[in-house]
Amino acid sequence: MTNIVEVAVGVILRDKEVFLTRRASEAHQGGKWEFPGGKREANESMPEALARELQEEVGIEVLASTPLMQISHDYGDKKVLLDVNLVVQFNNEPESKEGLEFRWVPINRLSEVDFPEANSAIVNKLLAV
Ligand SMILES: Nc1nc2c([nH]c(=O)n2[C@@H]2O[C@H](COP(=O)(O)OP(=O)(O)OP(=O)(O)O)[C@@H](O)[C@H]2O)c(=O)[nH]1
Ligand SMILES: [Mg+2]
Repeated sequence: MTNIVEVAVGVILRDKEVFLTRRASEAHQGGKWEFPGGKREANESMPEALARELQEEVGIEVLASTPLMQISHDYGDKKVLLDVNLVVQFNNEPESKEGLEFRWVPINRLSEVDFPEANSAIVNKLLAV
């Protein structure tokens, strides 16, 4: 299996805190905390996928985002390419439209959070900013 899943990921940032949701227990990497986002569909650009996923999952309208980094990771059962974007301007208060747990976490506490393996590069980058 050489198929790589492309994922648009949004780091929603406000007052040095980021917005996290908790993955459903039955999902890939279930029970771990994540930055909201999801798979790019064939007809979409990455920015379009980001806007759609953040609207669907957390109910915000992205007004401004900047690319942070791309991460390739092989989970063994799945290969992902995470396209990670800082979301600094948005409409509406983020929540989980899917009934998942969510919380705001200060950037300087991100190393304490139980994330999927691929996310350690994101955390390191955010801590360095
Ligand atoms: N959204 C998101 N996915 C991540 C992160 N880190 C990470 O390794 N992933 C992986 O990227 C993939 C993206 O998946 P997703 O499950 O959110 O995709 P989706 O929203 O389109 O879900 P669906 O499969 O229910 O349609 C999963 O395999 C997930 O484990 C992260 O911080 N946020
Ligand atoms: Mg998702």
